[in-house]
Amino acid sequence: MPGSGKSTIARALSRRLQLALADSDQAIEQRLGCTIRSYFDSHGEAAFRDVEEAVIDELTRGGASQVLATGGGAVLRPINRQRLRERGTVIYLRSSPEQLFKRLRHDTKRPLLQVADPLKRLRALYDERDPLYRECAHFVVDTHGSSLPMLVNRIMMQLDLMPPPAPPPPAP
Ligand SMILES: Nc1ncnc2c1ncn2[C@@H]1O[C@H](COP(=O)(O)OP(=O)(O)O)[C@@H](O)[C@H]1O
Ligand SMILES: O=C(O)C1=C[C@@H](OP(=O)(O)O)[C@@H](O)[C@H](O)C1
Repeated sequence: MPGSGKSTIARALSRRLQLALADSDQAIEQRLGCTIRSYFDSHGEAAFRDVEEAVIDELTRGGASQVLATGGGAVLRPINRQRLRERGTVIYLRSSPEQLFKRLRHDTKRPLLQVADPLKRLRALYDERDPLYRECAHFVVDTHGSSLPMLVNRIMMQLDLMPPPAPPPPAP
C-alpha cells in the first residue's frame, strides 16, 4: 500500500543486511524522466503499470542480492506477483487504511490519493489489495505500533526462520 513504510523500512533493512537497496518507483521515474504523478496525469494508469512491470522484471532478475522496495500497486498484475515471489523473499508490511491516512493525509505525490476523500480511497485499495499482498508474500509484518528498529528486528527474525533457497538445478 502507498505509505506503508516500504521505502523507509527497505533502507534500514538493506543497511542491516549489508545489501544494496533498490526502489522500483525511483527507477521508474529515472526511466520516465518525470514524476510518477505527472506520468499518471499525461498517460494514465495502464501506461504506468506497463513501465512498472518492465522495471520490476529487470530489478528482480538478480534474485535475492538486494532489498527492493516496490510501489504499493506492484501486486496488481499476476505476472509481477509471480516474479516477485519466485525470485526473492517477499515481505508484506501491513498497515490499516486509517494508519496510512494519518501518514499520508497531506501527500501530494501519490496520484491515487489526490481525491476528495483519500481515506475512502485507501479503504477501497486495502480491500482490493490485501488478498493480493497475502498471495504474493512469504510473510506478513504488521507495522502498527512498532518503531523502525523493532520492525527491522522482527523482519530479521522472520528471515532467519525461512528455509534456505533451493540449490540451482544441475548443469546439463
Ligand atoms: N513504521 C512507521 N511508523 C510510522 N510512520 C512511518 C512508518 N514507516 C514509515 N512511516 C512514515 O510514513 C510515510 C511513508 O513512508 P514510505 O517509506 O515513503 O512509504 P511507502 O514507500 O510504502 O510509500 C513517511 O513519512 C514515513 O516517515
Ligand atoms: O499504490 C499504488 O498504486 C502506487 C503507489 C506509489 O508508490 P508508494 O507505494 O511508494 O507510494 C507509486 O508506485 C504509484 O503512485 C502507484
